[in-house]
Amino acid sequence: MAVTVRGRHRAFGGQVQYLAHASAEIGGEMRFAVYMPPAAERGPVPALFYLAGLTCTEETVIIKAGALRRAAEAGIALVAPDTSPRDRRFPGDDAAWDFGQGAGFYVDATAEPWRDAYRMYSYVTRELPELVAQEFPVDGARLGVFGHSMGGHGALVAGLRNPDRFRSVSAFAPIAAPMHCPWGEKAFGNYLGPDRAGWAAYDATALVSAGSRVASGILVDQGLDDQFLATQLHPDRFEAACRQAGQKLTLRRHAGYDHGYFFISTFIDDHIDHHAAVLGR
Ligand SMILES: N[C@@H](CCC(=O)N[C@@H](CS)C(=O)NCC(=O)O)C(=O)O
Repeated sequence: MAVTVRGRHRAFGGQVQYLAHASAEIGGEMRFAVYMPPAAERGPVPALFYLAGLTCTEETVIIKAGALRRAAEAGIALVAPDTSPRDRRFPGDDAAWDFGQGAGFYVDATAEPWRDAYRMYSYVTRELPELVAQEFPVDGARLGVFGHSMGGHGALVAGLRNPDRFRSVSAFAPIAAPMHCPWGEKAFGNYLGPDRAGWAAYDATALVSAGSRVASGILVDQGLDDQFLATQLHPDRFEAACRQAGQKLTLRRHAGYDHGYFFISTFIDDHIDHHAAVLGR
């Protein structure tokens, strides 16, 4: 088997597995988690990829989001990759929490030295979906993608650029215009180099303006007490681009909620239902 099982846990009649495999894109070991619902015992199920935010790992959504009960009820698998290479190391990759380890930003790096391993875009849009469809009872034609913050950015970009692969898309507090915020400028400047023309392929707002579309519509939830809202996230820019381009978007703003997993766990069922409604057909 191409995948090593590091842990297995029964949950809501299904099973959480913590896994590792040798990634060709990353050139080293990558870790990911899978939740298979009870329905997977009877045949292939749709799968929902969750891309986590800065400092997170493949365990975060499984432990903190409260997603498993609804995934079990909906008969939908969850797949959660780690947020960066860990096996391959580079000088300075642990100097900051918003770049390097735990902060792969779901791009294929083109700048030295990161280009050798930081290929998270290809990893989450191609290698991991293909591996999961091969190794688990997952219907590779019924995949969705969602995520949080850096992973919300990753989910929007993965969905907008790969409509044939990911049929449903949603995000919690995404970095919605990364070319225009400090996190994005730092990550893209280092992973992609100073030429901003190359950044637009990884900016959800720029992609919508340039014609990319998610046919099933996009769901975004945003807390209004999010400590990163004013400086980093820019949902208003994404909303304006979607309105101008005719991209269907449901952007819900929630008074009092911050950036963390209490916010995510409050609305996670709505996201799973959004994906199940598209992927169940
Ligand atoms: N370490 C940062 C916070 C990083 C952060 O908030 N990360 C978000 C994603 S962008 C997260 O989900 N953290 C993990 C958690 O809340 O469990 C800080 O000190 O301000």
